[in-house]
Amino acid sequence: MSTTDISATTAGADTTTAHLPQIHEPRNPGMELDLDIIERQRVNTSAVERRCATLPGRRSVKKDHQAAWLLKAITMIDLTTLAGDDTAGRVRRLCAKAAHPVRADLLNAMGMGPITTGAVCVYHDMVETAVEALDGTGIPVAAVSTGFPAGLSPYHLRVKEIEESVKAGAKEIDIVISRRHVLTSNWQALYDEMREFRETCGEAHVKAILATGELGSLRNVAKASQVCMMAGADFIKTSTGKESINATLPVSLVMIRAVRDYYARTGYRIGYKPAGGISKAKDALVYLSLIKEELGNHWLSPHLFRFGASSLLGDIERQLEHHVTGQYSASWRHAIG
Ligand SMILES: O=C[C@H](O)COP(=O)(O)O
Repeated sequence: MSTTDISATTAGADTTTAHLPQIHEPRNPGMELDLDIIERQRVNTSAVERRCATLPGRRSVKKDHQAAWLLKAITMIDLTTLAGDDTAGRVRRLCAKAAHPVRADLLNAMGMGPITTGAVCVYHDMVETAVEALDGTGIPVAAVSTGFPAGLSPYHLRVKEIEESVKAGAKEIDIVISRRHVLTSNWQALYDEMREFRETCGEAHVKAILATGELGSLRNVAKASQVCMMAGADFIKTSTGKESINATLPVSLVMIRAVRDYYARTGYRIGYKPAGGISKAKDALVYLSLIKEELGNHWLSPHLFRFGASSLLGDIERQLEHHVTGQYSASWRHAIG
């Protein structure tokens, strides 16, 4: 077994801060809805596609640097189970995995101390189980809310669901927006809904799921991103994982640039969460390099970036095992995560 010590790489190259305390940002208070800004949003689709096409084909980070980036990626995963057949047992196993995402012998071989995932993400019904299972780990529970994934349950019940999840101990609430407000350009309705969701969350941080695969155009994605940030979203998130098209690089570029624009205008840093269909370590590396290039190192931290993923961790573990031992394990050995 290799005894490569990548802890120096991770600190020196500033590619990971897995072993450092979390930075706390001032929370986005939101602002008045500014329709001029919304109407000014433009997206040059072919330029976006050209920029994204250059990303996956590039020479990626290799060897120790790649392992460091992958460890960093783990600290930014919202380890997720959102299935109709979720049980308390499955959620407890997922929580145990979130607390110990990489085998201790592999971490030792890389000169790394313990790490955890960014959060565990579940339906409301499983919040209490997850909170109990994660007690003492410092890992927050994120609850998907507001009639996830369609967001079409009666409005008062969507608000109530947030209240219940916060009461059950969720520290992060992933709300879904009403897609129809975007498709009918009813920005005031989207703003009002998001504002109330944010207020109902109280101290819990709110991630706004745009369900970008159902918004019709990249311009709508840009507009909806701005409206949600103006209404106080702490994070903007691409997808529920249940749409027919989930996280993509073009959508990510548009949302990341909306985040950059909002920061330039207000001084508040909003987090970004691509979610749905991200299951390969190499895809995670592409997302991280996009964030680094467009937003800078500051965003490469769990308080500003998360992957919403149910199976990414398993592939990252396989790559790390290969890095340390030179051998790939079968994917069934990493069934959880
Ligand atoms: O928010 C998280 C997504 O639902 C996870 O999607 P996934 O199962 O495709 O990784």
